[in-house]
Amino acid sequence: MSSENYAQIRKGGSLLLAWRIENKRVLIVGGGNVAAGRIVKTLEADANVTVVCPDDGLNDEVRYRINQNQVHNWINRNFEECDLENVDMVLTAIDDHVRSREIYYMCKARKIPVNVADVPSLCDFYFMAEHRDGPLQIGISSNGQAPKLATMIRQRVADALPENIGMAISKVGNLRQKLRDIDSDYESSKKRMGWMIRVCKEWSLNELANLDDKMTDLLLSFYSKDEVPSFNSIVKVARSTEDVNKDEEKRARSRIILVGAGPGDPSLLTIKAMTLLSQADLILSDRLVPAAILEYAKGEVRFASAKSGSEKTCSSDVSQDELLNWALEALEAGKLVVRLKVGDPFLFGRGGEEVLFFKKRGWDVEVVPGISSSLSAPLAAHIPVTHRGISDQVLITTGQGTKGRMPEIPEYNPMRTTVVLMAVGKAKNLSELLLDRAYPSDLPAMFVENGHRPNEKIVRATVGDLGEIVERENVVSPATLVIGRAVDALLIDEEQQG
Ligand SMILES: C[C@@]1(CC(=O)O)C2=NC(=C\c3[nH]c(c(CCC(=O)O)c3CC(=O)O)Cc3[nH]c(c(CC(=O)O)c3CCC(=O)O)/C=C3\N/C(=C\2)[C@@H](CCC(=O)O)[C@]3(C)CC(=O)O)/[C@H]1CCC(=O)O
Ligand SMILES: NC(=O)c1ccc[n+]([C@@H]2O[C@H](COP(=O)([O-])OP(=O)(O)OC[C@H]3O[C@@H](n4cnc5c(N)ncnc54)[C@H](O)[C@@H]3O)[C@@H](O)[C@H]2O)c1
Repeated sequence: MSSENYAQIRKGGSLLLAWRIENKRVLIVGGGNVAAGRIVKTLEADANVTVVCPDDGLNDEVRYRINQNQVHNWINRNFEECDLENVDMVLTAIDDHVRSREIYYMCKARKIPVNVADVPSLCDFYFMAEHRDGPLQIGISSNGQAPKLATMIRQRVADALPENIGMAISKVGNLRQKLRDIDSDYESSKKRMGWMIRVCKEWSLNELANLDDKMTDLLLSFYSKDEVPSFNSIVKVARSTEDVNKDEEKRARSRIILVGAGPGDPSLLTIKAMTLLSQADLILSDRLVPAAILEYAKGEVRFASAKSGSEKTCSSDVSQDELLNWALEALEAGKLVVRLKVGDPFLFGRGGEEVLFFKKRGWDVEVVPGISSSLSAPLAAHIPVTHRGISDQVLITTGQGTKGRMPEIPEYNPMRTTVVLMAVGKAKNLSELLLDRAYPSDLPAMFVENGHRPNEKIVRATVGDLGEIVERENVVSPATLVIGRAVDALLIDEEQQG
């Protein structure tokens, strides 16, 4: 065997070890500067530390550590031999050489390892100049030759280290522990070590320092195949699942709900509508919804921009698109969106179109009913839309069909109440249409303008004079028109009672 294959033996050193003294009883004799340094070093090694030193000998730092109960035990007097009972290690740091030596021999007699700060030749072990960063411990020893130089070298080494080296070591420690949990077989030792060595060599310190729990688990999933993927590939997978989780979190709050605001009186809102109004991040409201209702909104309220009044027949569609796109953006951003509509969302509210719009884009729409003015406006005018012997059916229609066409209205039936929404603009045409369908010219009718609002106005008419009444009485929208014998149903009852 050739000698150059093996390290030369360089005599005269001391054995460098990381001595585990957790919970070991360490006695420190003295309370000055050197003792203060010993206290720190032994406490950082989780030892059970006793200091023996009279009160007047304590320096500020030692006194502080005693007062903070960092030191487990303080004996307030000079050292006595009995202090060596049940002690695992002794460190003397006193300015009394004679006593130091005596203590040394007492320790020898009891086979207690001892460091005598002022007499290197009496030390079983020397302290080192230390650098610590998390689990990293670097000790510099000049083996008693030049402690100050050891201190200076310690500083240079520390300055030369990569910034997050301590973190990298912690992360590798965690990885090794988890690896042993996965594969604890004694026989797997070679495979485990080989894989760990590759991880440490193939990943940079920075990459190791940036391992989080999720990435650690991902990395470990390659162990069974004995593969070490690159840091970047692990980051990519970890990020994408993170994004999926974030998306899911966002989606969990993302909701779009079509809410009916009812006729305009806040007390006629459903409890559900009120609750949703207060919870929503964004409320997209029709202009017609009164401020008294919007007061319940805590989130941002936006309105469909008022009809532009341009010649385009679909000018209102432009604002509708804008509104729906706001809703989509808010949903993507994880918001709870309420689309607030007067009356009931599905009764001439274009609610169905909006449901389809969102469905096509992957969002299910909840719908909260509202009280429609087709049913509440007659009530405001004391008209029962059905009444035994007078009306057993109700027709709800619009006065303005799509693109300005008049609605299809069936032949007159005396037992039917006809309710016309958006009836003001085409009142004259409506009158002609109804007469054409054999509605009697003197059949009673009632305009209910702004029903259930503070500015409610109720105007009587007949089928024959709808157009003139609108002009003469200045009836304006929003107004509901109720036609049929039911209009007078309660009047007749009152007269009968009288
Ligand atoms: C590394 C460190 C660890 C620690 O103590 O924790 C440590 N001394 C440190 C500092 C330091 N000590 C001294 C000075 C003043 C300058 C100078 O004299 O050089 C400075 C510098 C300063 O204070 O800046 C004076 C001194 N030290 C010893 C004697 C007795 C003698 O030599 O006879 C005297 C003379 C007393 C006198 O003349 O009266 C003895 C020892 N000091 C040792 C360790 C062991 C050898 C380690 C090695 O050689 O590497 C050893 C043998 C026994 C032991 O103590 O374990 C710590 C750095 C802490 C840090 O910064 O990390
Ligand atoms: N190892 C080293 O790194 C190093 C560094 C500097 C000094 N020294 C040597 O270490 C000794 C201590 O240095 P220091 O700076 O801490 O001195 P210091 O004067 O600050 O402290 C001496 C302490 O010893 C206490 N003391 C004295 N006799 C005692 C006894 N019988 N029982 C209990 N406590 C007693 C005093 O009350 C005082 O608290 C000195 O002899 C010094 O030469 C060693």
